[in-house]
Amino acid sequence: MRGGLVASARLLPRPLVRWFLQRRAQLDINENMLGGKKVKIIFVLGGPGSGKGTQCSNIVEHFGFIHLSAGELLRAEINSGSENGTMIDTIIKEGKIVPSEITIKLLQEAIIKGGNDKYIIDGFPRNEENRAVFESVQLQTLVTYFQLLQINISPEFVLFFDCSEEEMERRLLGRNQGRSDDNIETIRKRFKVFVESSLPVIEYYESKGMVKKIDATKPAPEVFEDDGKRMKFTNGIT
Ligand SMILES: Nc1ncnc2c1ncn2[C@@H]1O[C@H](COP(=O)(O)OP(=O)(O)OP(=O)(O)O)[C@@H](O)[C@H]1O
Ligand SMILES: O=c1ccn([C@@H]2O[C@H](COP(=O)(O)O)[C@@H](O)[C@H]2O)c(=O)[nH]1
Ligand SMILES: [Mg+2]
Repeated sequence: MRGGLVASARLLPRPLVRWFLQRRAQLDINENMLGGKKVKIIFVLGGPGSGKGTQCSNIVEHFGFIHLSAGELLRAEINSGSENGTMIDTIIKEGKIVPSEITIKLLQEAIIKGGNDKYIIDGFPRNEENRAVFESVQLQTLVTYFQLLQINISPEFVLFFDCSEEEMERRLLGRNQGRSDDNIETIRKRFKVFVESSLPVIEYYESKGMVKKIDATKPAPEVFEDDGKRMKFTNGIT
């Protein structure tokens, strides 16, 4: 689409092209804007099996967010038969982290397709590189023929689902959803990757005062009771 846009721009009168470029520069100033609305993003982080997906469903139901699970997007990419599918499949079975550009492209496409202004992103960023690249890469979306928005996306805050490994392991072994990584070997590898690579991301956001810690060891309805209340009190995003 962008190639077509550049080709068409050559046929336009110069003052119009100048106006378009000025307009684009103005729009660049408004960070996090999608279709004129500020895009609000919450990251949901926590160990494997801490209940992120379960509670995100509640958040969607009660607060109208679009839920994007990075893991689900990657699994959909495998099932779509994409050229990266085999590589992603191998990485997931090893409990490792998929290269940032792949996951970020999938998330950006889903954000644009979603057309909403409130997203809850679950299971991402998985490491410091994921975080830095996601926050630095500009999301481009064509709002109208003359409005190409450049969006820098950063989260409003981060929900951290804190749960013991013992409880997470018990949940994952009982999940029974046919996931290739829900076996004891991969689960142990995922715990190690979480501690080594994902906890530093949570610590980074903590140092910026952006983390809301949730006690995720409790039964699911109780977690939502607390989580729900915290959500209502947080940044006015309801
Ligand atoms: N608070 C809870 N108490 C007991 N079981 C729970 C709780 N929350 C979720 N579960 C169950 O634990 C399993 C894992 O939950 P869920 O899929 O939501 O975790 P997750 O954090 O998204 O995991 P992953 O990172 O592997 O995707 C599911 O079978 C779910 O029903
Ligand atoms: O940003 C991401 C998210 C996920 N992965 C890989 O997918 C699996 C499963 O993710 P869940 O969030 O548990 O569904 C994870 O272990 C990683 O291998 C990723 O690489 N990057
Ligand atoms: Mg999940």
